[in-house]
Amino acid sequence: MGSANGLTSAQGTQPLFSFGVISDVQHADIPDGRSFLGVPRFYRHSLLVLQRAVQNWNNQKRPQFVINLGDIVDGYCPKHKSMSIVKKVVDEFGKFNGPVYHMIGNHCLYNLPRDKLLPLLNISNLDGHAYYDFLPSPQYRFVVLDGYDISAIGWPQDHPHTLKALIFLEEKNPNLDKNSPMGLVGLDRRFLMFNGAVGKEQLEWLDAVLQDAAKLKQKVIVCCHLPLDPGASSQEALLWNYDEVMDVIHQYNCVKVCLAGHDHKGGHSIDSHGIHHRTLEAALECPPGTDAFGYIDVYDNMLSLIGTDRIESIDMEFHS
Ligand SMILES: Nc1ccn([C@@H]2O[C@H](COP(=O)(O)O)[C@@H](O)[C@H]2O)c(=O)n1
Ligand SMILES: O=P(O)(O)OC[C@H](O)CO
Repeated sequence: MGSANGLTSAQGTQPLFSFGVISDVQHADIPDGRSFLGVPRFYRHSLLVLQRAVQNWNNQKRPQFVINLGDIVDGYCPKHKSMSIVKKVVDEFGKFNGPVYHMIGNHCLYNLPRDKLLPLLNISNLDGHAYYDFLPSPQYRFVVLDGYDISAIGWPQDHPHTLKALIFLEEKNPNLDKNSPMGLVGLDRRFLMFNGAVGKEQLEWLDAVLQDAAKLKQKVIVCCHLPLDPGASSQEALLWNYDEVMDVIHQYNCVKVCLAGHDHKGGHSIDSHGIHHRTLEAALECPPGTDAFGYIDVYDNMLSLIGTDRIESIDMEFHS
C-alpha cells in the first residue's frame, strides 16, 4: 500500500490528489446550547475542532487544499463581535499550509452582509455573488454553488433577490415564522427562510461550466452549503430549487459527487444518475474532545472520504 511520496491509499494506488473537508463550525464565544430540536451545540469547542483539523491536515502533508462547506460563525454570535469572530475563524483556516476554499451559509449571512463577508472569505466577485469554480488538477473541476443567491438573508432589504425570496416564501410557506415548517408536507418542508435558491443567472453559469467540463473530459465535484438530494438530507435542509439544479447537472455525465453541509447530522445517497451526495456532519455538534473533519483522496473512479470521529468514512465509486 505504500508509495514513493509516503502516501497510502484505499486502492493501493496513489490518489491523484487529496483535499481536507470540514463544515458548520458555527463558532461563537458563548456557552453551549441546543438546536431548535434540542440537539446540543458546542459553540466554543467547535473552534478547537477546526484547530485540530488544520493541525491534522498540516501534519499529514496530504491535502493540497481545504474546502469549508460553510457556516463558520453562529447566528447567536453577538453582532458587535461578528467581524472579529469571522476573522478569527478565517485566520484559523489560514494556518493550513495551502489554499482554503470557503462558501457561504445562512449563519455567515446572519452575522455579516455579503459585501463585508465575501472579501473576508476570499470570494472575490464584484456583483456580490458567491459562486465560482477552480481546477486543482487537469482531470477534476470543482464547482462551488451559492445556495443563498435567492435569499431573504444577506442581500440588502431592497435587493431584487431579497424581494424575490420574500415573495417565494410568502407563496410557499403560510406560517408567520418563515423558519417554521409547521403544516408543510414532505419535500415542501424545505421552504424555510434559513434556506435559499440558485438563481437563473447562476443556473446558466452552471450549465456553461458543466458543458465546458464535459467537452474537456473533466470530472466535476459540486459543493454547496445546502444539500441537493433528498436522500442525503432532511427535507427541511434542502436547497429550495435543488430539483432545477439537479436537472442541469443530470444533462451531463461529468458531475460525480456533490458535497454539502447545513444538515448537521450528515448523510449520503446515490441519486438516479449514480451521483454521490455526501452531507458532512457538523463540527459544531461535536461534544468536547470529539471531532468532525476529514480528507478526501481523489482517484480516477472514486472519491474516498477518510473521516475523523463523527465524520463517517466512505468510498464513493463512479464510472470514470
Ligand atoms: N423543525 C424546525 C426547525 C427549525 N425551526 C426554526 O428555525 C430556527 C433555527 O433552527 P436551528 O436548528 O438553527 O435551531 C429556529 O429558531 C426555529 O425558528 C422550526 O421552527 N422548526
Ligand atoms: O445550520 P442551522 O443552525 O441553520 O440548522 C439548519 C438545520 O439543521 C437544517 O435542518
